[in-house]
Amino acid sequence: MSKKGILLVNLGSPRSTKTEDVREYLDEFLMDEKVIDYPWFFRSLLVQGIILNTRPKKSAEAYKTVWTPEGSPLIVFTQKIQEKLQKIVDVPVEIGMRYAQPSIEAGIRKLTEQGVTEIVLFPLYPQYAMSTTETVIDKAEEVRKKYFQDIKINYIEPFYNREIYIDCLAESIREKLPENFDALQFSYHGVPERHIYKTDPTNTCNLTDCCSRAENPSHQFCYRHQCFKVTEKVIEKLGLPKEKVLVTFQSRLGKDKWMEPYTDATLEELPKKGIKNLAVVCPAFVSDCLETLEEISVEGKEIFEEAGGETFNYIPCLNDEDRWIEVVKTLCMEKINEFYLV
Ligand SMILES: C=CC1=C(C)c2cc3[nH]c(cc4nc(cc5[nH]c(cc1n2)c(C)c5CCC(=O)O)C(CCC(=O)O)=C4C)c(C)c3C=C
Ligand SMILES: [Fe+2]
Ligand SMILES: [Fe+2]
Repeated sequence: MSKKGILLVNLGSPRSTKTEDVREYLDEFLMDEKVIDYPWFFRSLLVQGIILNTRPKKSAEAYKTVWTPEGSPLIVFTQKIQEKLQKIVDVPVEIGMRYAQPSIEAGIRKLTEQGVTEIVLFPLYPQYAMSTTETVIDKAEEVRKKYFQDIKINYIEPFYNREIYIDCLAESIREKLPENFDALQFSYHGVPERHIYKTDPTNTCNLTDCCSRAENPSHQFCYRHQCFKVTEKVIEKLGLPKEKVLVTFQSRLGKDKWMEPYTDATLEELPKKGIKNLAVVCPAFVSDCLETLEEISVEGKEIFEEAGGETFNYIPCLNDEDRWIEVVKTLCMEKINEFYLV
């Protein structure tokens, strides 16, 4: 008899805020060929020869400002989702991180120790990207082939266009929006433009008009389109005029051309354009993490205020909100039921 289980997968964080732990984490993360997609020699030169000399210390300082007594916010929120989900589903639920601990391998092992043979694996990323969704699947398949050849894994697809998710996100934003604001900024994690071209099986995305077209065969693998789609659907639900909304991309690293406009540069320009009261939301993340709690709510706020901004409202991620747990449950149960169809 087969037994089902759920594995929730998120990006992962360093073991602690010590510089050496941050270095170890960044080494694993940035040496992933789907994150920094250079040939191994050049990737190693850039990551191990340059980035790892200076970044770990700087990142460790940043992590210290967001770390909680229980650990990294990203991991703590993922654990909370697991705990809440476990209370409302009757199959085992475990978590695994793409980088560092607890690993995907450890998560699968915990499930198999409970007798699970069919796993629904949920990459907790609303939009598809080579550096997120794809690398999670690669890792899980590598682990499955190496240690767990007898188990089956069903992967939950990016859910950026699912009505239940959009409703949930829109409601969450609505509750947290201040009464008066001049603009709502959607700041998504950026990726190098090259990643988008590389994963477009149709070779039709030109990173301009096509990403916002209603139909285009490239959309299934176009991170930029999927960010625009979330924004469009959420503002429609909120009844906000397009003129009050901006989309920007944050967290760029290195000298490559990343998707524009950049969040930090935009935050600096907005007050000069008369936008003094701003709300910011980050829908590439379902859980608050370093990139939201430090880069946006602290650094971003500083940039905006130093440029003349007056109020900066960061809108937290879905984290462990009950309505989000219900969405996670629905998406997982749909996939579990697919096992019965084959
Ligand atoms: C080439 C580098 C990077 C790509 C591409 C990238 C894509 C990407 N990342 C996330 C989600 C998260 N990234 C986080 C941290 C983080 N990201 C990068 C680099 C790339 N990300 C670095 C170097 C770091 C580490 C921190 C730092 O030194 O600045 C996190 C937070 C992790 C945490 O512990 O809190 C998340 C989450 C997405 C969604 C994405 C592509 C769409
Ligand atoms: Fe990142
Ligand atoms: Fe596109």
